[in-house]
Amino acid sequence: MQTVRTYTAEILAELSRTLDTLSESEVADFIQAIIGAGRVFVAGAGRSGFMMKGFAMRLMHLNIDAHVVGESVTPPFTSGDLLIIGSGSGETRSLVAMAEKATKLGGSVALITTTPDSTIGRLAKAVVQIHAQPKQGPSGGAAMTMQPMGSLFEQSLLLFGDAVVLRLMDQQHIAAAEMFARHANLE
Ligand SMILES: O=C([C@H](O)CO)[C@H](O)[C@H](O)COP(=O)(O)O
Repeated sequence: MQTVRTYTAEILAELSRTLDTLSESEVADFIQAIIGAGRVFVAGAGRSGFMMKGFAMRLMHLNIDAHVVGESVTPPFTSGDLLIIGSGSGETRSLVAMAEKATKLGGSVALITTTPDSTIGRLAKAVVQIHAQPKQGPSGGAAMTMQPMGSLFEQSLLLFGDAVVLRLMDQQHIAAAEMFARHANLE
């Protein structure tokens, strides 16, 4: 049995290996989709959903009109809006239905996933592949992990989102202090 410290070191090595394989052109298309959108809606199920909520908060801090699908105060999705889905499998049923509806409404879909060749991947106009194991089981290469299920994907999703936020801060000359001024003050 390893110690928690050696496990965390192995997790960090896995994350570094996985995120090192991100495609710059996929990321550029993803960022362009955000910048060009009317409003941005984010969605994900389970642990993937937790990571997407964190990303939505930072988009709001960046002054992007961002919403989390399913909240009681979420406005309707309309033409010109962007739905960003974080889904390792790209096959989670509720998210497939959401992606189909967003497309029907005249908006577009961006997907962050381990599985670009999935139902949501085929609907999406921007797909960022994260080379991590799908939640059902092992795969090879940079996707190799000692962690259970979709953990490597879900951690990568959080770090990917934070890296995109840094890129947007650079591109749009937004300082952390400006973002903090938009943070909730009734906590
Ligand atoms: O919560 C999850 C599970 O713990 C897998 O590690 C998944 O994020 C959830 O089941 C959603 O799955 P995907 O849409 O395939 O990311």
